[in-house]
Amino acid sequence: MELITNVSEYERLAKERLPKMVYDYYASGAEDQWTLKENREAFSRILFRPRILVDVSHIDMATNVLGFNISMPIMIAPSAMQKMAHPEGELATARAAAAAGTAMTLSSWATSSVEEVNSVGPGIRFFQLYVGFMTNDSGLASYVASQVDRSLSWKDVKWLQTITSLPILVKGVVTAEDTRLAIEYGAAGIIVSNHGARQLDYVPATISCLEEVVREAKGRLPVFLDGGVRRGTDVFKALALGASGVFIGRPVLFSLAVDGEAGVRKVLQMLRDELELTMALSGCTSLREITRSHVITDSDRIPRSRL
Ligand SMILES: Cc1cc2nc3c(=O)[nH]c(=O)nc-3n(C[C@H](O)[C@H](O)[C@H](O)COP(=O)(O)O)c2cc1C
Ligand SMILES: CC(C)CC(=O)C(=O)O
Repeated sequence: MELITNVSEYERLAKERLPKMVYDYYASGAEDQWTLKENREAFSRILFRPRILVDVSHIDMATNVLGFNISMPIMIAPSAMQKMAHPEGELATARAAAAAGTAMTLSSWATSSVEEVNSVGPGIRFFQLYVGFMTNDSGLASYVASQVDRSLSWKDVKWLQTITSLPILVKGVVTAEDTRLAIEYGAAGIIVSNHGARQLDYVPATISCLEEVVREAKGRLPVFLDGGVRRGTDVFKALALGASGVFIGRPVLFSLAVDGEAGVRKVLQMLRDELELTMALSGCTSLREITRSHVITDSDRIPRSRL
């Protein structure tokens, strides 16, 4: 095994190991893949305003999500068919998440059942219920499109609440308008997501939509983000812009493909270490101390006279 020093390196190694069709399915975004690139680039345009001479000898990254304690604000997004990456698929991911003390989300299109995943032992797990889908053309895309219910709407969020007492997170919110609706329809939280840039191309990067959603949410429910998170600095930026935590998608698939459970553990550990370092170098000892004033975004750079 080559020495891996950051999360993005797993993509190149996975490309070498996976059948081309599987790699392309995991890696690709919709149409021109503009949003796919932008999900990463938008993070790189956000810069830091670190504070100095803060005692950072103890850094606490623990947090609570929907009443569950997790060791860090980095969780695993649902991704379909993990056994195409590795024979242990979702079971390896579940073990890695539990070892890291964080939550994993099981996809509706998983290649392991809820019962099988639970059999690996205790862990914090969310379940994703499927809604809509569009990537570059493939047989899979047309099959899935035929399985998706296009009539799904906000009223179904209400209906879901009548059949479960579990908290419901609404994923895919990228506007203030939908934030209002998510609150009105009783969501327990929001995930700002463009589905890893696999649905509507030319939507902004999720990190660019985050503040609009956070402002509208006004602390009434937690806001999470996924899309393009590959570095601890990305996690810090999302938290500074008001996210309560982030989810990672492709890094799990690629590390699973390269090294199974150990690969996913390593991805979680690298992100954890990088977030801790970013906090230390920014002068933050707990997640609460990460504030909007620790980052500069594109919108901060527009002169006030032009707003
Ligand atoms: C190959 C692949 C499969 C996915 N499968 C699902 C899925 O079954 N359900 C779902 O809600 N999201 C799915 N997603 C979206 C992820 O949950 C997540 O929103 C996205 O991957 C985050 O972006 P990132 O990959 O840049 O971290 C999938 C993403 C990928 C790349
Ligand atoms: C089987 C698919 C619907 C899974 C998915 O959400 C995706 O590939 O983006």
